[in-house]
Amino acid sequence: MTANSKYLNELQQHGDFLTLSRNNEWHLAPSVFTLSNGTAVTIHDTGVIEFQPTCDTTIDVVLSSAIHGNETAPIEICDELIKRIILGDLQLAQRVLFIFGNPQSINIGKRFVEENLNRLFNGHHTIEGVQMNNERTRAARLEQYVSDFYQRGGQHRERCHYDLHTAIRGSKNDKFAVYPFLHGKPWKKSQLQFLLSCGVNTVLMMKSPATTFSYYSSFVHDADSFTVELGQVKPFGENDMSRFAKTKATLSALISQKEVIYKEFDASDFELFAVHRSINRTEHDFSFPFSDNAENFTGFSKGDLLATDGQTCYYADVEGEAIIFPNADVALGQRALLTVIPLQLTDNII
Ligand SMILES: O=C(O)CCC(=O)N[C@@H](CCC(=O)O)C(=O)O
Ligand SMILES: [Zn+2]
Repeated sequence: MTANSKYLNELQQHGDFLTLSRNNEWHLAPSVFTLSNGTAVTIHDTGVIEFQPTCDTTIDVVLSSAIHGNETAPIEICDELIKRIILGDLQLAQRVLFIFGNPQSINIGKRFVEENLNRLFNGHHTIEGVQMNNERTRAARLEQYVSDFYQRGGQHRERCHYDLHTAIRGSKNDKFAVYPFLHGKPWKKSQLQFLLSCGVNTVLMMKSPATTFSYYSSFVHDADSFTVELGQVKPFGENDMSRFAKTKATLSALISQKEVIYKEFDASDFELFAVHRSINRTEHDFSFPFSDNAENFTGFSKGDLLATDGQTCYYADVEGEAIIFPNADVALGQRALLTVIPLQLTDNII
């Protein structure tokens, strides 16, 4: 038995694509097999597995996790879905591509190995004069896998991509999503209804392009795409999985049903925020005046100090300006803080 057929046998018996990916940190030879219910399974690479059921489908779904390796709850959710599909417990009604973004960073229990993968999409992996590394190569490949997946599905189908994360800090609004900048296109109520069903009632509307995975699939492939933050980072084994029951049930319904009926849209179900500004770290000497325990969505009074970057002080310029993803430890030139302000729904939503 070749090594290839041995791992395929094991995968078909146990459905454990996560372990297979972790055992092959940066590369796994492609292979295909068919489940007893007819679903075609294609392993494109380590961490990248596609399922194509035999029935007619309408939505091409990408579910990614481990873009940051220490964000374990989303990895556990996707691991469970993949196992249920391979073992025949979950019959698919839609095409699905699962991605574990950075298997080596899962193994070392860190956000990334050399470089933050979620700052390398939309072409930022390949820059003249900048040395490639494993994460840059991986970002380029992941873009290609997503691109090929949507292309094989064809035009004029629904495309969605939920890039699942957990936040470093606790959050006043425990689960929230980032809606990438849509360049003037309208936001979609149906997507907010889906998020609500996942237990996510808080959404941040970005107002500029980004180098994130979700912005890439939204901008390049016109997918309904979100970064979804499902709570706070915890090591494997320490997640209270009951907190993700709604997310799991909704994702499971999305991929296994022809159509899912969500609660009717009601703006009062949501807390929406507009991103007010993004503060980058440009100096080694960068700090926040608040403690490491300050939660995402903590609001500040107009005039309060928000961050100090070398000689530059940033003050809240709007009453209630709230902090998201403060991280003084990012590489120079990268985003160290987003701030948000409440958003009233306009008519730019369909
Ligand atoms: O908690 C944090 O500081 C980071 C959590 C995280 O990984 N968030 C994503 C958000 C991506 C986006 O803006 O769409 C990230 O920082 O990459
Ligand atoms: Zn993350």
